[in-house]
Amino acid sequence: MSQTGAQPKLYLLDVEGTTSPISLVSEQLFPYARKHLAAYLRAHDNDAAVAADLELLGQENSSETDDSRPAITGGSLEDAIAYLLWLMDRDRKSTALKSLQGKIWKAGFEAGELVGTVFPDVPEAMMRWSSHGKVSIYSSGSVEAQKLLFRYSSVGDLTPLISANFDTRIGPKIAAASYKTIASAMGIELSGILFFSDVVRELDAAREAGCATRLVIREGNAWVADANGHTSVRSFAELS
Ligand SMILES: CSCCC(=O)C(=O)COP(=O)(O)O
Ligand SMILES: [Mg+2]
Repeated sequence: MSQTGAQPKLYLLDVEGTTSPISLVSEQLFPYARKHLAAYLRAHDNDAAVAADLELLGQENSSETDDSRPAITGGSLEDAIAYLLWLMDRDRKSTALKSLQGKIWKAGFEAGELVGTVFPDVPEAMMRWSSHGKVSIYSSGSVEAQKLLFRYSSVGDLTPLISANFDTRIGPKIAAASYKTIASAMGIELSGILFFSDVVRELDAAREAGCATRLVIREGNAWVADANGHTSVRSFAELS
């Protein structure tokens, strides 16, 4: 893609620190999930989808290598809550945690208590890119959470501009194999994918897989001392 000057076929976007401010996640979404976690689980632990998340959480808990983690014994809901809070404290990208967070946020987005803030250049870029290629999301936040964020975005419903959503169920964002799986799922060659993220390790993995990359620098993002050769942008408007 970048070598030939051809336009990307797939614009693959990270969310936190790329389309949306880190503060949206750290100051609004995460505190909302933390506040409602225990009540939500006590009310919904028999729902099939929640039970599946708790099952997965139990497996993650068993294979956790950090011995300081609260153990879940006998499927205890209180143990599960303690472990989820422990994961939240560490901003762990646990698939089970992310799936539960998305379910908890649903009520907040639908009630207008949560709004999916996007940076001002995002809607126009999504419209431009989707006119000649595809726009997809790859975030550690669950697919359900992504759909909520873009449906209830600060500029209205952006979901019609998004072809597909991917989360850690496809693999970790720091693994090259994940980008190969996304390319295969989309039927697009890796060289036709342009991946945007604020995290150099994620960009390294995408580049290793064969994708083109852009390091996104936004207000509020952590300072990046070494971009490891990834071209940086401060706005999607920089890409003509
Ligand atoms: C999709 S909104 C929730 C964001 C989230 O939970 C998260 O961990 C952000 O990760 P990202 O991969 O978008 O940086
Ligand atoms: Mg990010």
